[in-house]
Amino acid sequence: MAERRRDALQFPESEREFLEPHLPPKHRADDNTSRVFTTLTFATSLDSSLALSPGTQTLLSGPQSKAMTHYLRSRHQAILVGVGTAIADNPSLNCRIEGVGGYGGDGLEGQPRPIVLDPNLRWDFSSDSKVLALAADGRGRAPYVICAKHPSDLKRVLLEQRGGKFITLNISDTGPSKGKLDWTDILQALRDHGVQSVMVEGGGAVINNLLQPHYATLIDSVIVTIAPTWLGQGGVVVSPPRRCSADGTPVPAARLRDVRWHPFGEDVVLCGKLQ
Ligand SMILES: NC(=O)C1=CN([C@@H]2O[C@H](COP(=O)(O)OP(=O)(O)OC[C@H]3O[C@@H](n4cnc5c(N)ncnc54)[C@H](OP(=O)(O)O)[C@@H]3O)[C@@H](O)[C@H]2O)C=CC1
Ligand SMILES: Nc1nc(O)c(N)c(N[C@@H]2O[C@H](COP(=O)(O)O)[C@@H](O)[C@H]2O)n1
Repeated sequence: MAERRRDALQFPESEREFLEPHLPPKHRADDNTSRVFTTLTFATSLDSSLALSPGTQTLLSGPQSKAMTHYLRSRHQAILVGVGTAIADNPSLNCRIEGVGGYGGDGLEGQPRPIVLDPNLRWDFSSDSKVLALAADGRGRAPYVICAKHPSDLKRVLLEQRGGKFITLNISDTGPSKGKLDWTDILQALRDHGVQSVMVEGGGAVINNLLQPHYATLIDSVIVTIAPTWLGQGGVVVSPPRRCSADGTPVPAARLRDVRWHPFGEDVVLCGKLQ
């Protein structure tokens, strides 16, 4: 067993039971299922904001719900964000629960693969970017960057040296992701690269795109942390495109079923499935 780290997070066994029905099954090496178990998870304010303004990182989760998110990270093989989040947050995208690889555990056991959707190669990462520095330090995996352009050799070599890679897909020319990367293609590419479960963390553009009815069958689980604060107008808001019935009357864009709520400190965590 590797050395215990003081910054490792604790998430009690007693809290794990509540999450279990909403998590991917524990993976087996011989599992040949063709689907990627997909969890949509994020932290929001009472006014549905992820951040105070585009391009800034905002702490919403308290210590207990933050530990819950890190436990979720330990239970998925990958964690996906859009390039807006990669640029704004310089995120770690690793798991810091005590006992996973790099945090008291061996190797990279329990560390998810970071996935960044960056069709236009806007993320100017370097060896100092947190996610790459953690990979070099054995406390996380290097990212897979899903793009639609040819990356420079410099960036490609840097990623590959740390164990990451670029995955190139076509931009969608039809449907609800026209002009963007399409979720069916993204999830198929992850499956082709050995990923059996992914948690989609954000940010706003990614979540609002994924929450469209066209993709409802791709999402297995939704886990949302709600923090007791209003961030105010001008934030990065979760609000998927409006839907209307055949006669033009607005109807809800999406709704959850089989919902369960659980308090974590001052936050509440909501788990459910898309109808
Ligand atoms: N509270 C929380 O839990 C979280 C908060 N955040 C916050 O969210 C903010 C970032 O959100 P936002 O600015 O909306 O950026 P996103 O992280 O959602 O990234 C959006 C970009 O991803 C690319 N992309 C590729 N495919 C798709 C697709 N199918 N749908 C949507 N986007 C796609 C596009 O790049 P291109 O424009 O090049 O085509 C798009 O502009 C930050 O402030 C961050 O702190 C982020 C995650 C979680
Ligand atoms: N669960 C949660 N709560 C918050 O308050 C947040 N701001 C986020 N953001 C997401 O977590 C990433 C940052 O954490 P790491 O540096 O990777 O540990 C950030 O990029 C968002 O994806 N999440």
